[in-house]
Amino acid sequence: MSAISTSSSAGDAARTPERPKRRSFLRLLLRNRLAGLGLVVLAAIVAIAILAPILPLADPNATAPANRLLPPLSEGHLLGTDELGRDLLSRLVWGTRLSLFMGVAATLVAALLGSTIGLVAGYFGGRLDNALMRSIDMLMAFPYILLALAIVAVLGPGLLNALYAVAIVNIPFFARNIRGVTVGLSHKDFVEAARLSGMGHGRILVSEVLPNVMPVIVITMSTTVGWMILETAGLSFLGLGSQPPQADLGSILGEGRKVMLTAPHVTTIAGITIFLLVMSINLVGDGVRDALDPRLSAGALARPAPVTRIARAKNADDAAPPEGSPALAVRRLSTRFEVGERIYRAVNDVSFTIRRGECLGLVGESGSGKSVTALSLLGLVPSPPGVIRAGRVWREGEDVLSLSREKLRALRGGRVSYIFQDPLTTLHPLFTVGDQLVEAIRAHRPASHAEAWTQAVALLDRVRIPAAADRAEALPHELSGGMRQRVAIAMALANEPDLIIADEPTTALDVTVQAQILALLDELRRESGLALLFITHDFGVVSQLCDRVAVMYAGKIVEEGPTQAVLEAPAHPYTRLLIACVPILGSGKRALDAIPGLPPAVDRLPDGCAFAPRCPRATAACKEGEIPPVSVADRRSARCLYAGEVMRAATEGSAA
Ligand SMILES: Nc1ncnc2c1ncn2[C@@H]1O[C@H](COP(=O)(O)OP(=O)(O)OP(=O)(O)O)[C@@H](O)[C@H]1O
Repeated sequence: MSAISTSSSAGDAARTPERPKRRSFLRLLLRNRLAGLGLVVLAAIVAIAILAPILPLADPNATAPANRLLPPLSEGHLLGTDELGRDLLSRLVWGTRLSLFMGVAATLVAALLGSTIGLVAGYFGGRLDNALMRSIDMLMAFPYILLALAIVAVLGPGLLNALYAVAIVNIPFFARNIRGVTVGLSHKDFVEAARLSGMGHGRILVSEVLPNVMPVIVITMSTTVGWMILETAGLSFLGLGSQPPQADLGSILGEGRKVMLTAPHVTTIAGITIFLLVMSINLVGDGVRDALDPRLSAGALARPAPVTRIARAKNADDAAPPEGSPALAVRRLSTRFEVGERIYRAVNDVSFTIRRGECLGLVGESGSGKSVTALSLLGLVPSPPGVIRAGRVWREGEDVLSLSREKLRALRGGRVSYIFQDPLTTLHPLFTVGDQLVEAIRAHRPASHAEAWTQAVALLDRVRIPAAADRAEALPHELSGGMRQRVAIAMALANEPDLIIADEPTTALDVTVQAQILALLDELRRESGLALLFITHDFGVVSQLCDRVAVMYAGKIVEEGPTQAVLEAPAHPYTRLLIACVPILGSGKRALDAIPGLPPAVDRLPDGCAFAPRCPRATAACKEGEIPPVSVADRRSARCLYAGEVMRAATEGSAA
């Protein structure tokens, strides 16, 4: 057990064998074409604004009454002049520079103050949170532009005062956003751990909370800077921001308003510049928001399809249905995660059969591909990035993976049902367990609510929940872990399935409850003759419950056979080592054999046997070419060149 559980960290290591090559921020940003366009426009505007002092431009404030209101393309004045004869191009470039500076500066001030308030309120909570947030609510009670006007009226017109006003009215925006995120973070385990390690609040805020909040701050900044440029331009337009002769885009627009009918080019050009600037900033801001989402960089933000994408090779040699109509027959199933250029071969050429009334245990270290196998059976692996690249899943002479979406939906939770590890995450927290059972029943058969409720209570009774009628009224959090798992089993039984797929249903439970749940599953299986695919990493559970066992390693089944025979004489060195790590109660003190090394990363599987680098028996031959499963006894197979020898050695060892 110890090595199996310690190997979970090994499995995790397998998931991130080396730092995955994340797609660069710029590439992610440019995936959004509009953001790319915005970036080009913005880069051009910013470059011109920065280079304004060295560009061959006329003095933006030099008046020339003789040249007033010249139209665009006049000699020496590409965009014409304003009513005082000042060069419009020069004023626009300098005005854009000022507007950009104002917008960015106001954003920084608002972000700094607002984020600090949000962090402090969210982290400390209680009265401080209340006091800070109520003050923020008071700020928000006024229309923002009126508030900005009031602030400028108090402070007096001027560029700096307009900047303060715009920054102040935007503080609530940051404070509320950041507070919300901080409240969620401040009770996370890593923050509690930092507290327990004796770190002070200031350090926790800076080193633990802030880095997690930073992307939200950046996203909020990128989406508000355009808005702040507009607000400062608005104040200048009203004559409360920049004061003559200095001009920003808002004041150029304001000045142009007076001559709008005689010289419309002044306002038009200033308006277009504001539009281009704010629009490009907003487009880039949206792109930044998407690109900063870590799920996007892992390719997972796309909404998964209701069925796993299936892209199987034609002419595959697995097309014949199995003989004897087993409850489930999986043939050469391969499921991959295709994330950009990386291909994770999570399930690789997996075949097994479950007869009616039989229980097959699927065992393996964390990351070996058990859950992906289980989810692939009914096309539940999220796509993208999951793709079924090969194989068939036979049930009653039909290839499940070729079924229409409607038929597949009817099968899920109907004739084939799932039980997952943690019912707290699968049960809806806001509905009573009875209502959830009713929903499960009515999703598959027509029944009135009252009928379905009676059946729900009967199901709870069947899974030995005491006072089932009362318990049906309980919300999931009002039940113990064992009870919740019984509810999940009741739900799986709701539509009289012939196959239940149970993915580590007892891992989160203590041993006594685990034993009760296993006994219950066994009893139900024998009562109703349903087949069971039981996923676990615990050989103890397998020996208690399963007729047969399949051992997975790096996406492949390396050994399969009757449980007793496999436990007594494993034919694959991996199975032998896995069994050797299980502590035996009452067997006295003995050193547990941990399996040396780590499982390989499934996106870089070695040639030959994936276990060879960790295998004490491996030879050069094991590292070359595909190793097919070989039959080692009746309904027993192993993917090992030395399966026969390993089995003989195990038999002799146990006889000795
Ligand atoms: N979305 C994904 N993108 C890339 N790889 C993935 C994804 N989901 C799973 N994998 C990989 O698929 C492999 C199999 O995962 P799976 O969850 O089936 O393992 P498991 O044996 O069920 O482990 P555990 O016992 O911890 O649940 C792992 O190496 C995992 O890293």
